Amino acid sequence: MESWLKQSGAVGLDGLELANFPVTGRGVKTLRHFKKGESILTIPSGNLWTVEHAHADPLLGPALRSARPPLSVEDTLATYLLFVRSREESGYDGLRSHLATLPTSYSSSIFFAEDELEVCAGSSLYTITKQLEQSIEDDYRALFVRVFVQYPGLFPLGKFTIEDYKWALCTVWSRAMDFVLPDGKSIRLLAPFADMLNHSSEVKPCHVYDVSSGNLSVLAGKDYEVGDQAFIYYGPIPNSRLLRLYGFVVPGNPDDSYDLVLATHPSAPFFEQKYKLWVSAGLDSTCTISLTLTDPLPKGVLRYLRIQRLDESDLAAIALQQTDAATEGKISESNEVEVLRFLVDSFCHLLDSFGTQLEKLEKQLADGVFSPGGNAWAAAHVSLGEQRVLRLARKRAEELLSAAESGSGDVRGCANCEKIPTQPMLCGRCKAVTYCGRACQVAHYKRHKAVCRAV
Ligand SMILES: C[S@@+](CC[C@H](N)C(=O)[O-])C[C@H]1O[C@@H](n2cnc3c(N)ncnc32)[C@H](O)[C@@H]1O
Repeated sequence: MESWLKQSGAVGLDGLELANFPVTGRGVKTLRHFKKGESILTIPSGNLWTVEHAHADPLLGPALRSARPPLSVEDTLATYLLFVRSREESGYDGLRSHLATLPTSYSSSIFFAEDELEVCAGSSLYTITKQLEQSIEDDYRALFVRVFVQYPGLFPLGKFTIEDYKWALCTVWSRAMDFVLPDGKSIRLLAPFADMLNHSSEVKPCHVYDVSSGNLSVLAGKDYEVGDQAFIYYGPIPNSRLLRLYGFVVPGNPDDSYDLVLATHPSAPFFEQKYKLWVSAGLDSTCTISLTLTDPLPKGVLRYLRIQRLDESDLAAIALQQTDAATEGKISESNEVEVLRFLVDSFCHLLDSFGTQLEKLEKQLADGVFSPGGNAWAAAHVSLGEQRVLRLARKRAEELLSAAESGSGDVRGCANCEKIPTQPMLCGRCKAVTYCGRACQVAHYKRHKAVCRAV
């Protein structure tokens, strides 16, 4: 692979080599010193796996382009990988030399045994992995009908089985890079050799796609000494997603999150009025809001639920005021209490539905019940991460609820970001609202000034 890349004009391969490292497994070792920001590797456009190149292939291109409806980016790249893997002519030698370096199996959660997946029962990973089993089968069947059987000469079925398809999908999930282009479109590509770089959050984004040349370059994300492992940053990805797409987890991942789905059936009372309010609040009737360790109860959740729980009198009051009350703070005492009670109950319910509770998992991990790095161990970390986020969210909702129930809702929560301030700061003039700091007070001033004057 390296000689094919060098012949095509790749730069930097003499300063790097593949090597095995503890924890991350195979990765890229530096053979010389690199300063942060210095370019360490460039893979030319011609060596990349892209949708454009798949479509330009004289044999594969017509088959891909004729598919109706058109194939997704993921399916196009997966088909391209399997197609090249199945060819024997020399025109594909370069790409095939890349394929020869790829893992033959993956540790994505889609390959977990039932008892391994059971360790994270209750987590979003558990649900999504179960759903994926079905949707991968459906996608494979669709690809089979739309492409494979249409061109039996190009796609010998023995080399395009569902197991091959899963392997190709996991190759794309764990090795493809995504870039947003200046025109707002995005590109997904696989870059031979650059796909050997493992992830570290110590280096922030340091791989770039040059639109004019179409080349992929990697910069040193930090200073490297000879023999260090070079990394790239895959992004702020929670363990649930890391395990599903990449087959690994980062213990104690600071990017762990829980995707809360909020939905309302169109037959709910006053749906149309509420729908307009959701839209004016930048929401929709179905929203997925990410709860994170740093912001376990984002504003959007309360905004959504306040609108969802509006009764006739709240709606009449909002219509009269003609204000943006529904998109901003509290609507009424009763609405606020109802929303927060519902939230606390929901978080309790979500937490109860985890197969193994947080403390027990922590103990099992400490006692070495799961072999480190194994599937069950990774699943345990996913469950821990999501339960930690949900517990923080429940705590915050409980604090807001007790403040609302004692009639001191405004005193406890920051009027701007709605978080509970660690060092509350009152508005110096009206003394009626609380902020968590100067920045929130300034941000809230425009909305607060009329009320403040009135007070
Ligand atoms: C883009 S590839 C990197 C090269 C890969 N290690 C190989 O040998 O082919 C991504 C895969 O590397 C592994 N990986 C990357 N970063 C990791 C990390 N920080 N810890 C553990 N495994 C990691 C995972 O298996 C992931 O799916």
